[in-house]
Amino acid sequence: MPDKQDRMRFAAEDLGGERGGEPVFAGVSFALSAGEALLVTGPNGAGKSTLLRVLCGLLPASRGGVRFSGGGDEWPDMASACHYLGHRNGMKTALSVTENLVFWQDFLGHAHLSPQEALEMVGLGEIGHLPFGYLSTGQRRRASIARLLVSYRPVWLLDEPTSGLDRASEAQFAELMGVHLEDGGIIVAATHLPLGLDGVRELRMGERVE
Ligand SMILES: Nc1ncnc2c1ncn2[C@@H]1O[C@H](COP(=O)(O)OP(=O)(O)OP(=O)(O)O)[C@@H](O)[C@H]1O
Repeated sequence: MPDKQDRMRFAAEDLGGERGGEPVFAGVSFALSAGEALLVTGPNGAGKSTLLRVLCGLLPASRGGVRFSGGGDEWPDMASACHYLGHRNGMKTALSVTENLVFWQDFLGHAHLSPQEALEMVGLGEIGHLPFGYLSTGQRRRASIARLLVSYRPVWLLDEPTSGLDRASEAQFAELMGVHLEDGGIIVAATHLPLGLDGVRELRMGERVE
């Protein structure tokens, strides 16, 4: 388990984002330290997914900036420090669940749990040998959550992470997020559902910016 990154800080300053040349959000600011989480809420189309993609560098900011500091030599910048779990699961349907996780562990580096251990943490310990394409919607999401565990990255950016999960899996995931925060991680999660985390801050995004 990595040491606490006590001085780690992740901030957005007057951030703006656009899609197709149209502004989607503006004036988003927050600052998170090790062990803190932010829930991003708001109606459909408010820009939650767009914000997450800007935060992890998949989309450019139209104004303002994202700052990440305190990650030391291991995580010098946001690209190296964050896990991004988008709407899509990012797994190859023809490869087995374990093969997918081995791929991601090699790709992302900073090996943490083994694929088998990670699958056990999400209640899928018996099905690592199955092709990912055979899994149910909820099982696919849980296997994707296991990706967060095979490589350690301090910042988790999660887009509707519990979509498709049953109650028991939601509770299990809340526990995993709690452990990540206790270890000094940072979480930003876009969600329509309470994620079972206590004392987290909320960023409520409005309707589309005109
Ligand atoms: N590639 C694109 N080109 C143009 N507009 C886009 C593109 N992708 C998204 N949009 C628009 O940007 C706006 C914000 O979309 P976004 O997916 O960020 O919202 P959201 O808050 O995550 O919504 P939801 O709760 O439905 O997931 C929407 O009006 C959407 O139609």
